[in-house]
Order: sequence, then structure tokens, then C-alpha cells
Amino acid sequence: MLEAVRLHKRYHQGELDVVAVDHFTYAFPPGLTAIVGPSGSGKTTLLNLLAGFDVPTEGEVRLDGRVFSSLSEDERAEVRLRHMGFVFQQWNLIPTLTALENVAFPLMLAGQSLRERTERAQALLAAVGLEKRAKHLPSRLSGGEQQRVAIARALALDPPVLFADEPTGNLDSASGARVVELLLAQAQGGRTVILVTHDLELSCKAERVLHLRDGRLTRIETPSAGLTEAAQSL
Ligand SMILES: Nc1ncnc2c1ncn2[C@@H]1O[C@H](COP(=O)(O)OP(=O)(O)OP(=O)(O)O)[C@@H](O)[C@H]1O
Repeated sequence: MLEAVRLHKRYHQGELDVVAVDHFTYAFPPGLTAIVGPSGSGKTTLLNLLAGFDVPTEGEVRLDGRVFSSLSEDERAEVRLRHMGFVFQQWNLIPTLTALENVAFPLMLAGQSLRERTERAQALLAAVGLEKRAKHLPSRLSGGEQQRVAIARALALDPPVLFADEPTGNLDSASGARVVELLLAQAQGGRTVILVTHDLELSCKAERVLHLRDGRLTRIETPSAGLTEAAQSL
């Protein structure tokens, strides 16, 4: 399980101190959790802290009970490779690699043989409905197809945690719906999916919606149950 404990991030901007994340505490259960909040409320900073791209000023991130945020950069990268997948607004595929090679890339980093990783990447592309596009370069795929390749790549090493940052931001509604379906299927399959979005319709599909304001967790909504609880009581 991924947990944030009194996670705090302060930036120095000249004379000013900006608190981007303010003592955020939450244990992310399996399933889909959305993080919403106005621009500047700290969503991206929080995601970067949870994924270990950035380190907190105070507090910690724990993964399966082990403190993750105080590991070295290399150790965090290794944990990230094996335990976390990423689907961003900009799909960030490697432009010179085919769809199949993009999906196989993390498998190569993890030391799998060419045969193993080709078989696994083919199966993943089939799972997102793109087996016929395996040899295409990203530039020959639509935005929605590129995002599905990014999802297949994010799932390559079967990570328990999947981060999605505005994954439908650049997509038309039909492609966006397909991407959402794939993410929901991952959440229903028991993965912890953490979704940052401005899209209220999308956040309503989450089991839990965390509201951030000025870096603080101000409200937790459970849209399906129609319940809210005060974050302060956590
Ligand atoms: N590297 C940085 N240096 C200084 N201040 C930063 C840095 N990154 C973020 N901030 C500040 O931290 C606060 C939170 O920013 P963050 O990008 O996390 O918000 P956000 O909710 O993701 O916003 P948006 O929805 O616009 O992407 C903002 O006030 C921002 O200016």
C-alpha cells in the first residue's frame, strides 16, 4: 500500500516560501482515487512526491510499510520501475521506437530477454486493442492510440500502483472514454490507481475523490456512496 504521512513540500522563491503540499496524510487503498483541486493547489507536486520524482521537506512516503521517500535517487528509480506505472497527459512515448518497442522498454530495463519482452509487449498491446499497430511509430498513431500504448507500457511490469496525470486531457471524448475504461479496469482488478484530473465527470468515476486546496487535503468524497468526510478528522 502507498501511504503519505504528514507529507510537506516547501519551495523557496526568492524571499518567499511557497508551501505546495501541506502536511498531507493519506493511505491509498486499491482502486481508483482521484485528486482534484484548483490550479496551484499542489496536485502535481503531490504526485511527484508520491512517485519519488521529488523529495519532501518533511514527512514521508511509504510503500508496503517501507519508507520510500528517504531512499537515494537511484533506489527510488528502481522501486519506481518495479512498483509504479505512469500515464501522463503528454504520452511521452519514445518517438524513434515502435509501439511494441515502447511497451517492451521497461521490460528491457528490468533485464528481460528479447523473446520474453516481445511476447509480453504483444500481449499488452492486444489487451489495449492495438495488436495491429505494434510496428507503428508513435507519429503514425492517433492521440488516443498513443495513450493506449502508454497504458500498455505502464502495465508492462505489472506494477501495483498506477499514476495518471490528466490522462484524457488531449483526447477527443471517444478516445478519452476508452482510456478511462482501461484505467477503471485496472482499478477494479485491484491495482491502486491515482488520477489527477480537472475533469469532474472523470473524477466522479473514482471510488474516492481527494480535494486539495493550498496544498491541504480539505475533503474526501466517495461519489458512489454520496458520502463526504472531513479530512481533518483523519
Ligand atoms: N519547482 C517549483 N519551485 C517553486 N514553486 C513551485 C515549484 N513547483 C510548484 N511550485 C508552486 O507550488 C504550488 C503548487 O503547484 P502545483 O504545480 O503542484 O499545483 P497544481 O495543483 O498541480 O496546479 P495545476 O492544476 O495548474 O497544474 C504553486 O503555488 C506553484 O507555483
